[in-house]
Amino acid sequence: MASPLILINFKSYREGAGNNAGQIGTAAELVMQESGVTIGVAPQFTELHPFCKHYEIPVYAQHIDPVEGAFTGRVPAFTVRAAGCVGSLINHSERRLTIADIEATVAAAKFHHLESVVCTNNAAVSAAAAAFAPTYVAIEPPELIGSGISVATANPEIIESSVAGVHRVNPEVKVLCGAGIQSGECVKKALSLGADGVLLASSVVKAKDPEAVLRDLISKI
Ligand SMILES: O=C(CO)COP(=O)(O)O
Repeated sequence: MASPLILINFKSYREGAGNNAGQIGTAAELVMQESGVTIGVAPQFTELHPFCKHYEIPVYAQHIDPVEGAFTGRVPAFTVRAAGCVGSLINHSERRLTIADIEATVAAAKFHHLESVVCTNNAAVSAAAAAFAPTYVAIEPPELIGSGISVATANPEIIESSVAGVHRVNPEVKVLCGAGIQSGECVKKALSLGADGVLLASSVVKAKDPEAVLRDLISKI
């Protein structure tokens, strides 16, 4: 079985910038090399190229736009690909898109050979997103994001119903879950519910010792 994906979203946290970002990148690379578990990162936009150059870990953008040409202040998919990224989050709860934009953005990601991680807020939206055949659907109940309460224990049903709904539409699409993920126990539970990995932020990005948290996260896989 392929390694599960542990994907760390740096969001716009101050702790996700500068030296702290580097500390997280170094820790992710070390723990991935030692454990063989895939640890991806989604740093802030200005860090994408340096991260891709310095670390042997999969790097994702937090958002891409399906545009090219005379558009100012956007993030074209091809720029992210040229920076060395492997993929992008799409439709994060803090960066919502219309359904038409999600479709166009997944298509742009595919065109530029980027993985697409479409975030969703419930099982119905998870199944709808699967119709666009992204690489991953990532179910994250918004009310649990940043709460420190794990989706795997607070709402296991939403993971199971998302996995079932996504696979009914397209069995090739992998499913991540996120919101409040903070320990190896959460990751183990998420995988046992059918997820292919987890998407998380605050427990690693805001940690005093991100390496220790990463080690704990992969400890029960
Ligand atoms: O939104 C998230 C990851 O994209 C989840 O955030 P937390 O891990 O901080 O709950």
